Amino acid sequence: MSHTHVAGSIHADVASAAPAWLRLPDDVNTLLPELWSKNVAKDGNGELTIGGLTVSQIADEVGTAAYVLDEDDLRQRARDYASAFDGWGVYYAGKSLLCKAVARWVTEEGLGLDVCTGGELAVALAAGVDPARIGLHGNNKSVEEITRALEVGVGRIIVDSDDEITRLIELSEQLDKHPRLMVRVTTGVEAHTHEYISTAHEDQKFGFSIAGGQAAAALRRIHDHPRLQLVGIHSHIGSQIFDADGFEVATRRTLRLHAAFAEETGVELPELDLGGGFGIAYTSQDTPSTPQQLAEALNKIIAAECATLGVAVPHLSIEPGRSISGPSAFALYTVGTVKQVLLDGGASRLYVAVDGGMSDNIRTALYAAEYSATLASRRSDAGPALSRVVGKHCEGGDILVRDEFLPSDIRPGDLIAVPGAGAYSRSMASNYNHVPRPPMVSVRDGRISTLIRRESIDDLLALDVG
Ligand SMILES: Cc1ncc(COP(=O)(O)O)c(C=O)c1O
Ligand SMILES: N[C@@H](CCCC[NH3+])C(=O)O
Repeated sequence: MSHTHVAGSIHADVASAAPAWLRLPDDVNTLLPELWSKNVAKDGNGELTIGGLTVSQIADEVGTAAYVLDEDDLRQRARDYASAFDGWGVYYAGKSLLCKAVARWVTEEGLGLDVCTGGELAVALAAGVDPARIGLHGNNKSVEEITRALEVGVGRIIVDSDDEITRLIELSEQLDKHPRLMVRVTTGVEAHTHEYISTAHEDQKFGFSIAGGQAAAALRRIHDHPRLQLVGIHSHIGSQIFDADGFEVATRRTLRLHAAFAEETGVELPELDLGGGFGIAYTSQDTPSTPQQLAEALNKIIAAECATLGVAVPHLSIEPGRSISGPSAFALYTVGTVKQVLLDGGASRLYVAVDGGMSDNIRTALYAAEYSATLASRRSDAGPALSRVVGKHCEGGDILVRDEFLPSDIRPGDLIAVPGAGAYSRSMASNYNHVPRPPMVSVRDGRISTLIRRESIDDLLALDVG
């Protein structure tokens, strides 16, 4: 590829350098509704709106870059899970996006909360979430984190190692507690997702292996200890998964362990958690299932497997994160510079640089994740140009949207919106290059609320005490 900057018009064959899955749009102004939250639309001027506000109004009030969250949409997704998984426990995975307001909303909609560090636990408690509805994860929980969880009485701790069991025994004795524990198992499933977000194959850090016998030994160790209450097995196979096969295999292997434990001890464990990981649509190539479809599929597998094994169906739970928070927010950026770069074969690509980047969304750089984008502040009559939305960081891999067709007249000052920014964007944001992290604002019925304020240079300087 040549990186020569050329002036002049876009090459006639605009799609030649595009990946095969990317559709050349008939109209670059059109939104694909499945990528956006329910209250997002384009108005008569072609401007993106959310809950009755235009993105220009939002940018005027809170600036860019910003994450813009549709409260009504997030609540609706939480409710959809609660009703589709009727009779199950649904724990929202706070790692995908956590702040006090979101913790309040999901619990108001009937969900529990999954946290995986002392920091996430502190946010949940600050939001007033009942500790009994909180589950604590983590493959390396510190003494302080376990102590806090025991003191406040979290509803369940998901145990990940033998060292942690030892720590739990010591701390429960010191604090005179009887914690409710689940054992995180590794089912050996190769989930069809990026290697870094797949968590149930053997060669990774999470859980106790079923195949290796460590899971059965951990169950037995907890069961045999008078201080510890063993409530069940926990399996989580990975994230951004579309294929039900992985869940099916993991569920079978987990239930076989559950039945073998019952056979050995005479105790049928009361609970079973199948984790999260349900995929969402970031681009037109993604085809997520609805909570209803997921619930039907999982209920069917579990009923059949429990009948075969001769055990009662335990109380079931799941931990969806991305599929609740992800589609509910878009990231809003202002275009700063546009470059047309000539590629091999005469095609070209527009490099559209915005006032954010890998510090507010690392997923593209980290997992080669695909995203979509739209020109948000106006309609354009120009044709589509193969574009790459990049950030302002000192890094060639600072890419937000690798491939998208944007109008060829895109220019500095335009606003761009990137859907699917609710999950693992703010929660994985950094201060690389001392870029302050953007605010998370929510919109509901024409009103903007700031949930997490914009970081300032003063915030960053305040940490620099040397
Ligand atoms: C144990 C556990 N539960 C739930 C989740 C949430 O996953 P997702 O956001 O993909 O639904 C994760 C993250 O992958 C996880 O590690
Ligand atoms: N952070 C990941 C998912 C891993 C979730 C935690 N187990 C992502 O952005 O897709």
